Amino acid sequence: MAGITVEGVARSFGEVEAVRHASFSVAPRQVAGLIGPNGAGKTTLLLMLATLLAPDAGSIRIAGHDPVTEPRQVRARIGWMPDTLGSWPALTVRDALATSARMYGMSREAASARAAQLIDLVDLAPLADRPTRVLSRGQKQRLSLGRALVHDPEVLLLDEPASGLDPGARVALRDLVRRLAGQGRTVLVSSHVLAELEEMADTAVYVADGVTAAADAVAAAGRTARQWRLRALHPERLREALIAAGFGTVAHVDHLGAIVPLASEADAAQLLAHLVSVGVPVSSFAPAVGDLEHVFLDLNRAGAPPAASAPDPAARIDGEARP
Ligand SMILES: Nc1ncnc2c1ncn2[C@@H]1O[C@H](COP(=O)(O)OP(=O)(O)OP(=O)(O)O)[C@@H](O)[C@H]1O
Repeated sequence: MAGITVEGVARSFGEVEAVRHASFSVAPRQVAGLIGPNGAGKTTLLLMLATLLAPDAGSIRIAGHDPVTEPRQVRARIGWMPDTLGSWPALTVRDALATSARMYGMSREAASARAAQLIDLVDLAPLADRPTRVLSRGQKQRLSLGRALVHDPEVLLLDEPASGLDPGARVALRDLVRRLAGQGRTVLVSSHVLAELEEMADTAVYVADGVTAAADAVAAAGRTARQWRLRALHPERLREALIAAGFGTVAHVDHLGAIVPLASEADAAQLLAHLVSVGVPVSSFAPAVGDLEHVFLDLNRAGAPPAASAPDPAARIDGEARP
């Protein structure tokens, strides 16, 4: 079975249960975001997938191979980008990449050609002949990504790849990751910057307290009410129309516009049509948080008191509150 499969995986460090129960799969051509609060177990999970830490229980398959019993096969197939790069400070970027390629068994010529390709791919040409110790954090991230790709791996495990990257480099990273997945690779990428994952990932694995969320919990979290941000050329008219439509108690209005909880896209469409029909010059109407962030916040709310439910715009707009 290609891609990544994880079933019932657990790992403790003494008393600390870093990963208690992880189960998920990622198929080839998919980019999956690995999402969870600090200390949730993401790095521990990635280390187990990368053969660098043995699970206490459960099973893992990477491109059909078991990292515990077949580490060599797994290492030949994964590109691993850790959250901090240990580099050889005295080697140049070019030599660092060529040395990595040599370690994968390439000839001197092939390693040097591969290093040149990777320097272009991760946009490090101006620094190719500088020692890696002079690289900035973002440049080191790019070198780390290049190194992860040296042997053309079919599965990529990227731990916080965008940290330290400037906005231009983040866009380049996103495009590169999408392109690599488009070539048939499987990508698992952890990040705290959900807006960024939103544009990169097809799917997400949510982990909290060492436990991955089940698909039905994720689907249910995705269906809960979310906040929408509305703006109008005349904020006062927007405010009056929301009050008249019965949203006065739930809408939060500030100088940027209004934040309104809505249960579904259908409700959003209905409210927008209503506002336009009563003459509010709406200039912007969009979810205030992306899909991943919405699910993340909702899953993390588990245990907290339930969020105030969104009003039903049909009842408010079509009922007695209709202006
Ligand atoms: N080597 C270790 N020894 C003891 N405890 C550890 C070790 N590695 C991780 N832990 C603990 O396991 C838990 C999970 O850590 P992990 O680094 O996997 O979380 P994470 O989701 O990657 O966090 P972050 O988002 O902050 O990077 C934490 O409570 C951490 O303190």
